[in-house]
Amino acid sequence: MQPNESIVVINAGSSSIKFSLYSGAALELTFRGKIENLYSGVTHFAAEDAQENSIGDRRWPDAPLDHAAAMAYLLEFADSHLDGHTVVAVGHRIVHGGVHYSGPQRLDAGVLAKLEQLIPLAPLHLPHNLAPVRAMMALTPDLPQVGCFDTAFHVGQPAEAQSFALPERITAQGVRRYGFHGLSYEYIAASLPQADAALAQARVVAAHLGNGASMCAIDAGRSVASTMGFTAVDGLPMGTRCGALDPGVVLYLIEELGMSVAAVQKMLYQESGLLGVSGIASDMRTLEQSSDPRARAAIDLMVYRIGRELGSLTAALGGLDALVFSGGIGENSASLRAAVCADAAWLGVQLDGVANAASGHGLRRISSASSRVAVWVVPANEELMIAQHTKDLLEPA
Ligand SMILES: Nc1ncnc2c1ncn2[C@@H]1O[C@H](COP(=O)(O)OP(=O)(O)O)[C@@H](O)[C@H]1O
Ligand SMILES: CC(=O)OP(=O)(O)O
Ligand SMILES: [Mg+2]
Repeated sequence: MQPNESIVVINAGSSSIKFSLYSGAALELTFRGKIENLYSGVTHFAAEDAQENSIGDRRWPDAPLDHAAAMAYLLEFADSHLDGHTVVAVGHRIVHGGVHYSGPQRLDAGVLAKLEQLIPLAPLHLPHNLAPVRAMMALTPDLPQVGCFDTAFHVGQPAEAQSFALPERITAQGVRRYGFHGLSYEYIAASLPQADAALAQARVVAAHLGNGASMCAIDAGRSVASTMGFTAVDGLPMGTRCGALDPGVVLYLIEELGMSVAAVQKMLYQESGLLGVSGIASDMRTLEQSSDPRARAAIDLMVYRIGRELGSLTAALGGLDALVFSGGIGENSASLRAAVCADAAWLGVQLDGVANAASGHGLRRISSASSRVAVWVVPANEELMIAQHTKDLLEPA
């Protein structure tokens, strides 16, 4: 890639779209931004240049935007801020690759049709991942688009980590554990050895705690187990998703409480988790600022479940050398990190209270010098992984 050639990265989540522009052979960040609170609250757009200077800020107080309106706004913004750069490709985060896609993939109408079949497996994400691809295809049919899958990093997990104890004929239809947030974990696995070379061979549990939340056991850079399974509703309680649930509960809701399948889906994905338990909000900042005991109960349940999963993932690794926090909550909530680490003292985790509370950003170690387990904060950067995969696919070495 020439210095003035750029890759646009689109990371469309359930209630937000993040976008970035990377330029030149070194994929230097040119600008990035985020449009959040789609569908509810006050939609907010903010963008900054590589030096973190604001280059755009706008709110929609009258009515929130949907994904389509947000994408239209972003495209217009990007177009007017290209500053002499030419867009040579678009890279997308695609949450589910199913059994077909285990690596970055050039997107065309055939691939899109296959991915559409996976929508029931990621109803909160896939429709929003695919809509911008289709829109761009119509707008600029010759511009290469690449899909990078959240499931790909987990593809090499041991067979038992991927299996449900279901009849073989069901497993054969692809009903198995996939794992998600793979682009985030791949970035963490690549970044840690740059901070401490010994971590290249380490047994690491990484916690990506954002609106969606999961944990991953990483052994010498490879995923060996994850809390998310067939869908991104498994594992930890999240902003609005319930996390791991006895499947008997689903049967009870349908058979005994007479709920429709659509109502159960809505409840498990959009009305549970921090929002459901607190009855107040899905947003961790709001809950931490609340004095309502239900807000405390929701946070306590999340901390408890993180601790349980940490024990389980440590067992999958046969021990623990490092614990990593990432995602909006993991990066910013010192109190949640402190609570998780206090519960994990039995594993040899000792936090440095001052380092944990310091308002740094960037990759940093927050454990005490004598801690048997190193604790790190690694800011999520799914976008950089997408840009790299997109470039590598279009310009093989
Ligand atoms: N300073 C903060 N303290 C506590 N939680 C925070 C802070 N900043 C962001 N968060 C939380 O991070 C979550 C959003 O994480 P993020 O990774 O941005 O979400 P998404 O999965 O949509 O990308 C929200 O629950 C938000 O409240
Ligand atoms: C997979 C997933 O849960 O993604 P997000 O955190 O963007 O909701
Ligand atoms: Mg996220």
